[in-house]
Amino acid sequence: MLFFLWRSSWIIITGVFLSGAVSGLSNAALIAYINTSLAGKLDMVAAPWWFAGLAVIVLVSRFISHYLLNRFSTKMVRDLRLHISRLILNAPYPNLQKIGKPVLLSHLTEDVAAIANASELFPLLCINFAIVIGCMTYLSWLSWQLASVLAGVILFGITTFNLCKDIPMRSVRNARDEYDVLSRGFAALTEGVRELKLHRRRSDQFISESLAGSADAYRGHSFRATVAYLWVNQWIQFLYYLTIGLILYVFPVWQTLNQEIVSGYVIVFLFMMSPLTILTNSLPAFSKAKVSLNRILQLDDRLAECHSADRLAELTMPEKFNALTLSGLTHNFHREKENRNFILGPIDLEFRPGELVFLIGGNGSGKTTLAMLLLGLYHPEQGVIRWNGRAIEAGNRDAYMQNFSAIFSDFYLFDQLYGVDIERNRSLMDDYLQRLHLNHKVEIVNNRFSSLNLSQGQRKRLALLVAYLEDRPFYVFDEWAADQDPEFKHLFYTDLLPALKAQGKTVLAITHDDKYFNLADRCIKLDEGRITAVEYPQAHRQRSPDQDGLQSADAETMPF
Ligand SMILES: Nc1ncnc2c1ncn2[C@@H]1O[C@H](COP(=O)(O)OP(=O)(O)OP(=O)(O)O)[C@@H](O)[C@H]1O
Repeated sequence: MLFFLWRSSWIIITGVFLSGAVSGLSNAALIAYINTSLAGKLDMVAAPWWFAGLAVIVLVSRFISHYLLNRFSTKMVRDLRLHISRLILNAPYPNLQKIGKPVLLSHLTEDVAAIANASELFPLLCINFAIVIGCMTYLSWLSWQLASVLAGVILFGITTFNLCKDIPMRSVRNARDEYDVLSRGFAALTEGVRELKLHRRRSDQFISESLAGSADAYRGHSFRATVAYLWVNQWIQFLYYLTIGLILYVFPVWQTLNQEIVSGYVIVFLFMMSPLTILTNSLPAFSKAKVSLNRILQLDDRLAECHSADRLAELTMPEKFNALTLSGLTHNFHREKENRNFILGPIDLEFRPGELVFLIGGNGSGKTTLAMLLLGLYHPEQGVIRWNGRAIEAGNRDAYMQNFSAIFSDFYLFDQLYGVDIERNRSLMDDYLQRLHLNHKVEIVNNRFSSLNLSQGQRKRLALLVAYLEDRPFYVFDEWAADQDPEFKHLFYTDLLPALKAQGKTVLAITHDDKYFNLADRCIKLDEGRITAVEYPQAHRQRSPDQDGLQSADAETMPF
């Protein structure tokens, strides 16, 4: 990723370094020039011009350095955000589930912000570092004996800093870890706000035990890091005064020096105080950025590793849909409360174009898990999915997923119609809005829904419109009708689903509406993760698992 940042902005980064170095060195040259002027050693006719020239160089190079760095840091933040977003989009869904939404969000917000923060300090750092180096060079030129005293103190400072730099870093790392816990708390707060508002004791306990706990821990680690850096700062200041003390009072005892050199030394040294303080004050921001960058690199590795094969995939599966087969698919979840696994499968099924299939069964029987496997969002632990006879694996899973349009029970509705040619579909959209009784509620203006302030049922109807426009060969609906009033429920089963079927689309609908089971071509019943029955209501016939040749061994045909 660092390579990626360097590749995209190497010209700006080089410009920042160069202008920062020029600014710092000209600054140091200016102070040296002022010092020499004070000693009265200069030609006073040419001196003002030299002084003005140096001052202009300082100002111009400082402006260029800041300007370039602001361009770099804003571009870097934008690139980082898009880079992480693309990583998230390309990663397998189970990995994202494992990481969790709050943690992903804290990468996009906290980590990127910490890096941006540090990058904004970068021109200051370059300039002040160059000033310090320039001043040191000048001091060495003034007196090599004093320069060796200075070098000794600097070496001592660096050694002591290296010995204890892990102490504040540990606190910065702990604070960042705790921020993930805090983010989970924030997610619970915003998503569970209704439940919290209805229950005073629950919300009090949530704040005092959960949120306050992690807020305190975060504060504690951050405070410890700040205090540790305060000590580092104080130590550096101490060394600074120690050096001045050595030069003024100890060194003359050992060796007599020209008073002019000593006063020049002290003036330049006092001038260096401000750049040194800036350098030491920016240490906490750089440590935070280092920790955040490591976190992003870890995420990069975690996500890049698992989707590298997917990225190579072709985008679409060109041929027309003939058959989708699931053979021996299994998936399992650990049920923590019961301390046992939920096992789905082995599942054997086949779907053909234009089929209307209902997936039914009790709560927790595995319907959604089966739909997620079929969609390619979950990966089977055993068994294989074949699309038109071609086995689906890492290399073509992304292409395979482009054949589906799905409305999940906890669906998300984007306020904009992404990936849809609005002008070509304008009349179709108006027609759907009317059929879904949404034409008085919502308009599509500039590719955007005019409002999403709708009931859950209306939002689901809008999601259906989006699914229609996607025009995919295979549709999956997870309890779509659950939030609809009886009129729309009826419309969905008797009109909308048959219309999709008539267009040759295959539909898998998860449903509990037994009143409409007779409208399906096939009803598949799941119980405890296994297919226990298959019914063909439209054909008015019952086929045994053996006839079908695809049902799992213990599946039996039975009326619902
Ligand atoms: N992400 C998950 N992590 C752990 N267990 C899970 C997860 N998703 C589902 N399960 C478990 O798998 C089992 C099947 O869940 P699934 O959601 O597939 O059932 P379902 O038939 O769709 O139920 P419902 O009708 O209530 O939506 C349940 O025991 C559930 O607790």
